[in-house]
Amino acid sequence: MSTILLATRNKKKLVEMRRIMAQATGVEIIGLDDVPTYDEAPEDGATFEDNALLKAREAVAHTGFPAIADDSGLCVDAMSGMPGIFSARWSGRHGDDEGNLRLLLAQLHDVPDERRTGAFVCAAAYVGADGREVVIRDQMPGRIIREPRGAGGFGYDPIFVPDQDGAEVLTAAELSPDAKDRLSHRGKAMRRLAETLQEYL
Ligand SMILES: O=P(O)(O)OP(=O)(O)OP(=O)(O)OC[C@H]1O[C@@H](n2cnc3c(O)ncnc32)[C@H](O)[C@@H]1O
Ligand SMILES: [Mg+2]
Repeated sequence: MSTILLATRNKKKLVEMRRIMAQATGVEIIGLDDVPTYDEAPEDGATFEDNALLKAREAVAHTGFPAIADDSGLCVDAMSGMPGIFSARWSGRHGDDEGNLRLLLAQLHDVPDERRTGAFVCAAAYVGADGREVVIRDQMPGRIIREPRGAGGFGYDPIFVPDQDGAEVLTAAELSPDAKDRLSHRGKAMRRLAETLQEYL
C-alpha cells in the first residue's frame, strides 16, 4: 500500500484533508508531524494552483514521499476576488482567523446583501516521488453574512453561508463535518484528485 503525505501546517485544514482522503482512498495517510521538520518557502505564487504545487513539490523534495497540498481561500465578488490567495494573512498576521474575518466584515460593511456573494476556492495538488503532477481546482459558492455564527470548521466559515438547495441558511461553521465535506471546495477538489490518482495510488 502506498503512503501519501498531506503537506499542510494548518491543523484544522489537516483534519479535513485527512477525513476526505480517508473516505476517498485506501492509501496510508501521514502529516508533516510524521516527518522531520523542514523550513517552508514563502507561498509566493500568483494563483491557488501555483501555491498548491509549490507546497507539494517542496514536501516531496524534503521527504521523498508523494505529497498532496491544498491552497485555498475566500474570493469575494465585491472585492474583485480578494482576499483570495491572501486569505490566511488578510489582517497581517498569518492564521489569525478571528482578525481576518473581522477585517473582512468591516471592509464589507456598506456592501448590500444582494452583492455579498463569493466562493471558497481550493486547488488540490499531488506531486509524486517520480515527479508526476496533478492539480485540480474546485469551489463552494455562497454569501458573506454580517455576524459570525457557529463553532465548527475554521477560518472564515462562521461568516460564510454556502448555497444549498432548499431553505438552508447555515454557515459553514454550523454544518456537520460530513455536510461541510460534501459541499466544500476542499471536499470537491480532493475527491476529484483522488479519482484522477486512482490508477496509480
Ligand atoms: O498553507 P497551509 O500550510 O496549508 O495552511 P494555511 O492555513 O496557510 O492555508 P492556505 O495558505 O491555503 O490559506 C488558506 C486560508 O483560507 C481560508 N480558508 C481556506 N479554506 C477554508 C475553509 O474551508 N473554511 C474557512 N476558511 C478557509 C483560511 O483563512 C485559511 O487560513
Ligand atoms: Mg499557507
